[in-house]
Amino acid sequence: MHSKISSGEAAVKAASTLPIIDIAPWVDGHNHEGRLSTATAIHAACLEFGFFYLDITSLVAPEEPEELSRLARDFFALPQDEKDKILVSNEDGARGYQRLKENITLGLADNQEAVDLYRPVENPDKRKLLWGENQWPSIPGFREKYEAWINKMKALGLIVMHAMAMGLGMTDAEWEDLKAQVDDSFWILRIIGYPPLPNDDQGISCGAHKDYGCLTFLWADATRGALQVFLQQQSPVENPGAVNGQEGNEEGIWITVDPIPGCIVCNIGEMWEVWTNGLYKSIIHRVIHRGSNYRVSIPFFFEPNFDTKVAPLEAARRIQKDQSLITEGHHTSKQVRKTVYEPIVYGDFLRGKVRNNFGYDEGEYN
Ligand SMILES: O=C(O)CCC(=O)C(=O)O
Ligand SMILES: [Fe+2]
Repeated sequence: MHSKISSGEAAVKAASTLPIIDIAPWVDGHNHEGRLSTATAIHAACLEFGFFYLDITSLVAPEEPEELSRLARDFFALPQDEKDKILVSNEDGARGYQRLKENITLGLADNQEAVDLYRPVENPDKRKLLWGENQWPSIPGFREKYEAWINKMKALGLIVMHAMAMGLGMTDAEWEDLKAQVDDSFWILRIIGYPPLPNDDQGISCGAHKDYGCLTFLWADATRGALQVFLQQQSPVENPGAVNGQEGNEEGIWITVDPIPGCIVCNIGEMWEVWTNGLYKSIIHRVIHRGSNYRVSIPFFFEPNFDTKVAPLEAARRIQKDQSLITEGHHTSKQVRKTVYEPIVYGDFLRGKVRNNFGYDEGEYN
């Protein structure tokens, strides 16, 4: 069972399930208590899991993403040469369609095809990685419906960022500073199609990874058992699906994160790990889709502005200092303060990741 966290209710911890956080108390009426309850629930979920469900029924009608899924299926069902008309190689190496197994994670081809859309840029130049123009499928209504979704997800990004700022105890001035780092988000929308893996296949639909940026809002169709999240455990656990060495020697279990009607799955990316100096961890996840259906998922990545220099936030450092004083005493508090994450310019980091994903050599798309 999932623990429902909403206005006035305490966060309930469950060993192998993720909390459901309702965004409604934040959106409705702007009252401080409602907002604080959402903010507190998100803070707790980020400390504990780095992954949670967001109930967005107050913002989005359930038919909306269903319609996006239908449009995506119409596109993926086209003959290969039709889909190839918008290949990423026509453009900046990142925007457009990628064939099955074109995307690589940990050296293995992902059993998926996808369309990637990014924030449009001024003065596009397709010789520069990420700096070209979006290529839209020519399915009627596609662009209009997806643009409406992108606008909603951008607005949701700022809402969740604001709630997280409150959850971290940031002052208004600190929030304004953080907001200025994300108010022109270099967002990415991926539309992913997953044919099932053959039953005897050792392959993977999407290899184990952390998301790069800030917040991921994942809508996925009703397929169960596909998305898996790695939860670290304090002690070894009996589990046949336990980590296989790909992610180092951490102990933990993979839990499946199945879709819940009216909710999207939200997880935090590596930039939040830097902002919070490791207080929040970005969690490894993967997709293994067997079964018989063609799965569609639509993650929206709400990212920092391209030129943002992401560095640990004072508010997170205050919490870490307090925690170490309470739990470990002064000696450890000095140690904690020494280990500060290095700042990262988001756009540079993203280019490195995308280069790696497609296996581009130095010199390609500079
Ligand atoms: O398809 C999914 O459920 C997750 C995809 C994912 O993790 C990603 O694209 O980063
Ligand atoms: Fe991901």
